[in-house]
Amino acid sequence: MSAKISSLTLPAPAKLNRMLRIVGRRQDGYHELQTLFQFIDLCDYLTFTPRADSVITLSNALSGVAHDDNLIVRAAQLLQQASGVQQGVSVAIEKKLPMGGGLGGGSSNAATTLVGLNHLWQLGLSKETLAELGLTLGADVPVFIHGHSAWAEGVGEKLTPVTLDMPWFVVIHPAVSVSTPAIFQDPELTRDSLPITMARALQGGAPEWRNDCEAIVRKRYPPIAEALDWLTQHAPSRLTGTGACLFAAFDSQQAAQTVAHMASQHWHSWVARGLNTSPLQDALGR
Ligand SMILES: C[C@@](CO)(OP(=O)(O)O)[C@H](O)COP(=O)(O)OP(=O)(O)OC[C@H]1O[C@@H](n2ccc(N)nc2=O)[C@H](O)[C@@H]1O
Ligand SMILES: Nc1ncnc2c1ncn2[C@@H]1O[C@H](COP(=O)(O)OP(=O)(O)O)[C@@H](O)[C@H]1O
Repeated sequence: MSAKISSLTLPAPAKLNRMLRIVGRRQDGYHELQTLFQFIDLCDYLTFTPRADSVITLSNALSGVAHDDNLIVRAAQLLQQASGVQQGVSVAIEKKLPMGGGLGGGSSNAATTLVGLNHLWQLGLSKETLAELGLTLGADVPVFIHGHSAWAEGVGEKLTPVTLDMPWFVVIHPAVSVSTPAIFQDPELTRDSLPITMARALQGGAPEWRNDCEAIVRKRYPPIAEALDWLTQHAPSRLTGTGACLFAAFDSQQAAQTVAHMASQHWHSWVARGLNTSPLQDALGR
């Protein structure tokens, strides 16, 4: 029998949507996307300590998120139900990623919980099974489970691993909260972009590397438009997901730091490296 693990700390990285096209709408209201996901080395950290009883606890609450709505709790409950495991877990969260910022922090927390508890509870479920479970929690969860930069279609769950350049990004968080459902429900949203091939997308550059949510987000949230206009003076800039965060790529860490330093006079900002494998994969050694 393998040894029991005492506790496990794992990263939950952020993602950027390097580009995002909306190519249709399904009957259930969800939108068909084409997007390139890339991880960055900006992470939340989750520490899992197993419990002999079946209780799931969080040692720190997230502001504005009820315990039972927390994606960490929902992911742990889902895994208990799917596997029939009798154990529980205590989870401590070190939150670095802004919530509702388009960096996918909630989805990433859910993915790290599924992957981490599969390991801790020694369930032996495949990544495919974990990704299927994760998709029921959010459209972005599967990419965090598979852990590689990806070309995504469908609602974000049809994933093809790709290798992208690894620039240094300046990421800015204008102090506004964007409602993802409200953006997707906006009648003026561009939702009929022509689908492109993955090969075409990987060539990069304008006009394909745009984000179809940007026009609506700019209109509804002037502070985001202002930040995009500011960052565009330094390098081509885009929203990630439905925002509020936006980013631009730089060739060197120093160039990114120079721009981030200026940005920090107005907004919360970070310098982060683009990655092709998730820090979660690296932490688990596969
Ligand atoms: C748009 C993206 C792109 O990466 O990014 P975010 O800005 O949220 O990070 C995601 O696909 C978001 O994924 P996620 O945040 O997990 O979305 P979900 O919880 O599944 O859905 C939130 C709401 O957004 C709408 N929605 C979401 C995804 C999608 N492909 N079509 C949609 O219409 C639906 O109204 C849904 O009720
Ligand atoms: N563990 C969690 N971390 C972050 N957000 C969470 C979590 N659990 C639930 N949420 C909810 O999910 C929403 C979306 O979070 P997040 O994934 O960070 O943003 P986005 O989808 O814009 O990238 C948050 O506004 C919050 O209400």
